[in-house]
Amino acid sequence: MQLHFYKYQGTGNDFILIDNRKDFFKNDTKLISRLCDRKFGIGADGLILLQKPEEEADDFKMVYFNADGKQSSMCGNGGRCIVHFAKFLGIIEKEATFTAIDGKHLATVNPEDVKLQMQDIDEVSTLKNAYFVDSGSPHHIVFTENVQEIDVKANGSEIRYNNLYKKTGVNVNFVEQTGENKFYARTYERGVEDETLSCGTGVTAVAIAAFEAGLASKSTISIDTLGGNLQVSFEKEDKHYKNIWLSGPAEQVFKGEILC
Ligand SMILES: N[C@@H](CCC[C@H](N)C(=O)O)C(=O)O
Repeated sequence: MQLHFYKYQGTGNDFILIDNRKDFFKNDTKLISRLCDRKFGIGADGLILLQKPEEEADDFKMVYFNADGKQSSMCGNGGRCIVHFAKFLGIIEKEATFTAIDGKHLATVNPEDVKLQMQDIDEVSTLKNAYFVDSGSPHHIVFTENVQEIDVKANGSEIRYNNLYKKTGVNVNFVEQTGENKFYARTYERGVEDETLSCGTGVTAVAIAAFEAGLASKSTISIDTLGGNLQVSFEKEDKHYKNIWLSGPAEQVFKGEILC
C-alpha cells in the first residue's frame, strides 16, 4: 500500500501525521516503528492519527504513538501539530475541540503559534532532589545547573529504568533556571528512548513544578528547549492547577507517500 503522510514539527519534536478519518490505517507497532525510524523510514519522534470525532462536540480525535510504535499517553507538541493539521485539512478555522487519550482539549491557531489547553493538574509529588508531575504524560523533573553539559540520554535512561518507574516508565526533564520565570529544559522521552529537541507535556510539567518549588512567581512561564521556545500559563486555586495553556510554533515541514 502507498501511505500518504504529512511531516510536522513543533519546536523540533517531530511527528508523522496521518488523516485517518476513513479509518484505513490500523494500529501496527512494527509498521509505526519502521515509519518513525530515521534510517529505514520517514523518521519521527512519534506518529499521530487524526480520526473522526467520537463525541458530537469534537472536531476530531487524536491517537498518539511513540517512535517505538506503541500507543502512549498525551503528547503536547503533537497536540499542537494536529491542531495545525486540522486547520490545513479544513476541519477547523481558528479554534478546535478534540479528545485525546487524557481527555478533552481546546486549542487556538494563529499564524505564529498554536495554543493548546492541557488537563488540570491536582498533584505535584516531591521526591528526593526531584519532582513528579503527570501533565497528560508522566514527568520526572530535576532542577540543575549547567544543563547544557548533561548527558541527557545516559542520565535520563538511568532514571526511566530505575525501580521507581521501571513498570510504566517516565519522561525525564533536566531543567536550569535562566532568569525570572525563565527556564531551559532538556527531556529524555520514554518511547523514543533518547533526548528529543522538545517535549510539550514536559515543559508543562516543568512550569508547574517550578511554580510549586517557588522558583517561579508568575503564572506565565517561558521555557527554552533545544528546538525553540514554549510558553506555559496557568491559574492556581488552592492546590489545584487549572486553565493550563501550552503555546508555541507548529509547522508542516513536508508531505509524501511511502510504500508499506
Ligand atoms: N513529545 C511529547 C510526549 C510524548 C509522550 C511521551 N514520550 C510518553 O510516552 O510519555 C510531548 O510533546 O508531550
